[in-house]
Amino acid sequence: MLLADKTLFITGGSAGIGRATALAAARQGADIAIHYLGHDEGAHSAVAEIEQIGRRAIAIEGDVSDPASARRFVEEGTAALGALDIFVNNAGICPFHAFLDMPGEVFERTMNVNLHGAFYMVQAAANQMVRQGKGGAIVAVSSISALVGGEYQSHYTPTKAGVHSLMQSAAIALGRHGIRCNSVMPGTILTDINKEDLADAAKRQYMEGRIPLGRLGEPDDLAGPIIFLASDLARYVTGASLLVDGGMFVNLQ
Ligand SMILES: C[C@@H]1O[C@H](O)[C@H](O)[C@H](O)[C@H]1O
Repeated sequence: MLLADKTLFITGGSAGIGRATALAAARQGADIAIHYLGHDEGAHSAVAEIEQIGRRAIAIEGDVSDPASARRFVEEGTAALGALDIFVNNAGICPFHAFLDMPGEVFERTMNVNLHGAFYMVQAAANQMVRQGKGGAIVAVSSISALVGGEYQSHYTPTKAGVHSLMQSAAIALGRHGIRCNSVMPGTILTDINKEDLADAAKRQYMEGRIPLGRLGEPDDLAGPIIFLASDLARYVTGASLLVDGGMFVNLQ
C-alpha cells in the first residue's frame, strides 16, 4: 500500500482525473477529502465508493477561485480526517474559444479557476503541512499544454504553464519543510472537459493520430503517476514534471 494511513486532499474530485485518482489513492490505503463544485451526485457516490473500499472520505463543496474556499477545504478536511499529508491540485476548466473574439469573462474565469485557484489551494495546504511539521507532498495537474499551444486555448495554456511554474517555485520555498511539489502533464485525456471538443470526429482522429500509443488517455492513466509522485517512492523528487500523454508531446514526425 503506497499511501497507507495517509490522507489525500484533491480538488475537482467528483469526476474525471480527480475522481479516478481519489479512488485509486483509497485503494493504496489513503483517507480522502474531495473538493468539488456543483456535482453533488459525483462527489457523494465517490465518497460511498471510498467507504466501500474501507477508507474514510469527505466531500466539501466550493469554488476554488474563491480564496476562502481553500481555507475552508483545508480546515474542514483536516478536522474530519485528522491531518493533511498529500494535496492534489486538479480542478480546472477549458472552455475552448477563438482568440480574437474571446470575451474578457471567459479569460478571467479560466485564469481564476485554473491558476489563482491553484495558488490559493496550494498555499492553504502548504501552511497546514508546515503547522503539522511532518512534511508532505503536493502534486498539481498541469498539462502538455504548459509546453505547447492550442488555437482555441489561448486563455487556458498560460494557466497550465503557470501551474507548472508554481510547483517549481513552491518546491524551493517548501523544501526546507520536507514538502515536495511536483506536477503531472496530462496529454489528451477523454473527460467532461473536452467531451464536446472531441465529439468532432476529424479533431478526434487528428489527436489520436498524434499519439504513439494509439489512443486518447483515460482518467485512470493519471492516477498511477500522481500516486507515485505523492508516495515515498518519489521521496527525492521535487520541482519535477511528468508527461502522461501516450508520447504525444515528442511526436513531431
Ligand atoms: C482540454 C484538454 O486540455 C489538455 O490540457 C490538452 O490541451 C487536451 O488536448 C485538451 O483536450
